[in-house]
Amino acid sequence: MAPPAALDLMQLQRVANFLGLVPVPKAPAPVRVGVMGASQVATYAMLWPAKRVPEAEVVAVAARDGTRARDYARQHGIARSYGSYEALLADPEVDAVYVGLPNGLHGQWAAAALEAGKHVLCEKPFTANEEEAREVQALARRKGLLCREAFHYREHPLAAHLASLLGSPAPAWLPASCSSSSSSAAASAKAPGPGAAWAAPGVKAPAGPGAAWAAGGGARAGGAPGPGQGAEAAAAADVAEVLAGGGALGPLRSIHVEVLIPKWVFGSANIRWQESLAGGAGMDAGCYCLHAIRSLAGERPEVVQAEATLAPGSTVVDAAMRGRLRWRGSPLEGSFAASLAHEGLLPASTIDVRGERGSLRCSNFIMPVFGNFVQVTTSAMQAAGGEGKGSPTATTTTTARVYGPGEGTYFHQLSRFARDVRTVEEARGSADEGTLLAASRLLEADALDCVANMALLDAAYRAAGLQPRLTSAQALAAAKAAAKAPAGAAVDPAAGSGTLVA
Ligand SMILES: NC(=O)C1=CN([C@@H]2O[C@H](COP(=O)(O)OP(=O)(O)OC[C@H]3O[C@@H](n4cnc5c(N)ncnc54)[C@H](OP(=O)(O)O)[C@@H]3O)[C@@H](O)[C@H]2O)C=CC1
Ligand SMILES: O=C1OC[C@@H](O)[C@H](O)[C@H]1O
Repeated sequence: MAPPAALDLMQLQRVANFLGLVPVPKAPAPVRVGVMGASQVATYAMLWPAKRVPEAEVVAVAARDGTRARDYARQHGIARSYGSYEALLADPEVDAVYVGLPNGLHGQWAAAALEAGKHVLCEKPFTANEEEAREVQALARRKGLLCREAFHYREHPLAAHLASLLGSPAPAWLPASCSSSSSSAAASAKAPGPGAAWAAPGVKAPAGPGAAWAAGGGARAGGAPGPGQGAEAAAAADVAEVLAGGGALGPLRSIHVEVLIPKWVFGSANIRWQESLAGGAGMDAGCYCLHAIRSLAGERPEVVQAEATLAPGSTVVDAAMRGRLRWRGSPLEGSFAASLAHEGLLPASTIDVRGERGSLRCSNFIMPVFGNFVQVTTSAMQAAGGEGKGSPTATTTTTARVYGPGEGTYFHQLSRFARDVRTVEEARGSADEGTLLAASRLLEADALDCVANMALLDAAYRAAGLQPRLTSAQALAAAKAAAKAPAGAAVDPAAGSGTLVA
């Protein structure tokens, strides 16, 4: 164990890295990123990490107000600024766009960026609903452009560490390895895979279902079908793999994920409370819970039950949501809790897992750069009844902190995004089968993941007695229709009763 002073220095280093205070030189021809929205989230999710990612550079920013865009560009040393998002998209020297806008506008502007030939990194939740996610991803496939949801937490070594402990199957967002024997396929097999950055030093990636994820890409273990090889078969294989229990906890029995934001954090004018911007706790915090559950425990759970607490004065926007999940034909149970009205003082994001041979608790899985712990308690089993069976004899608890090698989630997110944009760009005009396959698998992996998460989120809203969120354009149209409709007529398709639990 390092002495406290050394720990403090390491933590200082991590925070300095997070803030982009120690810039690194740019690689030749970095991916040129344009930022939509002169916002705080763009500062810490894109501008600060870009200072430390050699393969990416923020070259332009757009805001609805040109003066604000200019001020923001000056403050952050960005070369060009625009007073409209359209103008940013018309910039031929922008390769990729970061969409950091309110939820109800994600799909619209991600689609506009794709139409303009730009790759997209879009904030979570990917779109307002599943239907919109399908449309945007179909467009990305047609255009041959990367379109990724910004689930930054998954890029950190902590996520790989958890997956390796649990023996998680390779998640949908991790493309299957390129098995072509062409020269560039062989080269890409030697190069670090999409997830290479995840493998934390000192974290031993075990053999077993989670190994592919933890080891950073590579082949899907156990011969599980990859994306495009039959989603149903893949789902069944995922659950079978988890239950086969290659992980430290043995076969998994339950996974609970919560993301709780204290009520003091977002004032009443915040976008998260606005129906017309696809607000709500499920959208904001629940999307993380569902994504983490899907990634760690296996694809395609179903929502069994959900309940929402509506925001004061709203029949649509949820201040909190909780729900239960199941996987067909499996004893594994899932549950989640998402809140924007948490009574606690500090935000909390926690993963709790129980298996036949132990339990795991992980704190702060969203922002591990600021500190987290992973506590694993396992029981040795009596030999009687066969190996690994019988009653528990001894209990061991280990606690580890997995901060990673000094960079935060957003650094890892931008690094992988830039690398994958390069892969997709290389495939453009290439006749090399391996290069084309690698790019195609990247696009497919993002498409599957985004659509699956939005589908589950929609299902949670329905189970809670609410409707999937509307896009901002749909909400505007619904509001106009409501204004024209005779008194008493029900015209708002997003309205629902919810289940009032508080
Ligand atoms: N990955 C992460 O860690 C985080 C992700 N997020 C996600 O980022 C997105 C933005 O959230 P957040 O930054 O808190 O939101 P903000 O309220 O700060 O809005 C972000 C930007 O949206 C633009 N915008 C465009 N149209 C509107 C509109 N009609 N009303 C309000 N703003 C508008 C504004 O840009 P302009 O400058 O053009 O005016 C604003 O700067 C959300 O989807 C959220 O889920 C948020 C926080 C953390
Ligand atoms: O992405 C996010 O992460 C942190 C939360 O506080 C925030 O609400 C959310 O948008």
